[in-house]
Amino acid sequence: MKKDTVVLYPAPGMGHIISTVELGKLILRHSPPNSITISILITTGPYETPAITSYITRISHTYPRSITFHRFPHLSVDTHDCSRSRAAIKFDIILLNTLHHFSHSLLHIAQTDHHIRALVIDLFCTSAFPIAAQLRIPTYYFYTSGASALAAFLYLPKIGEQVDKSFKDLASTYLHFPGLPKLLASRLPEPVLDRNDPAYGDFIYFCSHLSKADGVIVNTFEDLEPIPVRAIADGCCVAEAPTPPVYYIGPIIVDSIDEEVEKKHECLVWLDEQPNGSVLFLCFGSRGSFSKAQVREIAIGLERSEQRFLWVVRAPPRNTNLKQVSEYEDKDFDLNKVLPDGFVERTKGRGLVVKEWAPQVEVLNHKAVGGFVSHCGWNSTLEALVAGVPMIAWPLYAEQHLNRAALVEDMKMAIGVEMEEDEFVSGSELERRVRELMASEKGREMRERSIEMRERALKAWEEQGSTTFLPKADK
Ligand SMILES: O=c1ccn([C@@H]2O[C@H](COP(=O)(O)OP(=O)(O)O[C@H]3O[C@H](CO)[C@@H](O)[C@H](O)[C@H]3O)[C@@H](O)[C@H]2O)c(=O)[nH]1
Repeated sequence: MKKDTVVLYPAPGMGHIISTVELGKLILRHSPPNSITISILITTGPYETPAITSYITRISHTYPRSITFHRFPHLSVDTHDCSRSRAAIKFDIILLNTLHHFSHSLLHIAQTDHHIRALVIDLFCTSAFPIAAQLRIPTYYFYTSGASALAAFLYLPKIGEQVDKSFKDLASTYLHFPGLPKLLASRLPEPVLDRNDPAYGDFIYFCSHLSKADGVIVNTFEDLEPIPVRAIADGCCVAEAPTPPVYYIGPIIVDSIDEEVEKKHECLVWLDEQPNGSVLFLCFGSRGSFSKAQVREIAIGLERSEQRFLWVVRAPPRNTNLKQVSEYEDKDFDLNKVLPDGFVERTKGRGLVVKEWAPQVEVLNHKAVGGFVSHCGWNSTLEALVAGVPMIAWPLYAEQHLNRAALVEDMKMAIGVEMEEDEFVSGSELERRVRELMASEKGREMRERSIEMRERALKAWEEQGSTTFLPKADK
C-alpha cells in the first residue's frame, strides 16, 4: 500500500529551511507511528550554502526513513544581472526551478510509492500553486514569520491598490494595516518598495494567493499576537475573498539536537565564566551585516555602555546599500580590519567578538545571557521568547520592521533603537538602549515579562501539535 507523504517546499535560505524542517518533525510527532513521511523540495545553486548542505545531511542521517530531501538539479542562472533587483532575481530563480523541476519531483515522489496527502509551500514558492491546483493536491502555505507580518501581507494587495506611488516615494507616510501598529511606508520589505521593480508585482501575486490556499499555517501562538490574530479571524485583512483557515502551530524553533557539535563553542566556554544575566548578545540572523562605519558605532556604543557583551560580526556587505551579505560573498574576512583599532583589547574580559556564526539557541538559553540585540528575524524572535530573554529591536530588511513594531509596541518584549533617516544608528543611541535594557528598572521589568511569555510559549508548545490542518488520510 502507498504511504502518505506531505511535501514541503521551503524558500531557499537557512531561516526558511530550518523552520520548515521543524514543521515536518511536528507533523511526524503528531501522526501515528510510520503512517506518514515528509518530502522536502530544495532549490540548489547559489542558495545552497555549505551550512545548508551540512544541515540537510545531518537531518537526513537523523531521520533516514521519515524525512527525505529532493534537491532540484542545478540550473545555471545569471545572478549578476544589474538591471534587475536582488529580490527580482531571487523570485525568478524560484520560478525557474519550479517550472523545470517541481512537477518532476512530485511525479518521482508519487512513483516511489507515496500518496501525496498535502503540499505545504512558502510564500515565495507561490509559483508552485497553480501547478498543485491542476494536480488537485490540497495546498497550504507555511508562513515562517508571525501573525503580524501575515496580517500585513494579506492586506498588502489592497494597500497597493489604494496608493498610486511607490512606497519608497512615500517616505513620511504611515500605513495602517488591520491589527498592527502604524508603519512608515518606506519600512515595508524591499521587494515592494518600487512599483517599477518586477519584484513588486511578484510579491503582490504571492500575497494575493494566500487567501486562495486550503489554509495558512503560521509559526506563532495566539497568546503572543492576539491583536493581529483577531484582525485576521474577523476577516479584516482580506478584501475580496473569504479569509482562509489559519492554523497557529508555533512556536517552532530549531532543535539544538540537530546542531553539529564537535566541541563546545568558544563563546559558550566564555559565557560559563560570566555572572548570571549579565551578558548582552548581539546577532543579526543568518545574513545580517553592517557597513564598516556602522560596525564602528556599534563598537563605540558597546564600549561606552560598560556592559558585558557577546557580538557576532559578519563581513560588511559588498553592496553597501544592503544590510545583508549575499549567499556567495566571501566569508573569509579579517575581523581586525572590520573592528576599530584596539577595541578587542580595551573590552577584553567583559566582551567577546565571534566571527560569522554562534550557536544562537544555546547562547540564548545560557544563564549568563540577559539581553539580545536582534534584527527581529522571526526565528530569532521566537528563540529569544522561548529562552525568556528580552530584546533590543534593530530591524534590517525583509518583514523585520513589521516584527519590530509588534515586538516593541504591542508585545512590549523589546526596546526599539532609534534610527536616523538612512537607518543609521549612532553609538550613543545604542549605548542608551543597552543601558536601558541591561541596567535599568525598565530592563528588569522587561526581563520579568519575558519570563512570563516564556511560560506561555512553553504552554503553547505543550498544546501545540494540532496537525488538524492536514486533510484526512485516504482509508
Ligand atoms: O550566528 C548565528 C546566526 C543565526 N543563527 C540561527 O539562524 C536562524 C536565523 O533565522 P531568523 O532569525 O529568522 O533570521 P534570518 O536568517 O534573517 O531569516 C529570514 O527568514 C525569517 C523567517 O521567515 C524572517 O523572519 C527574516 O526576516 C528573514 O531574513 C536562527 O535560527 C538562529 O538561531 C545562529 O544559530 N547563529
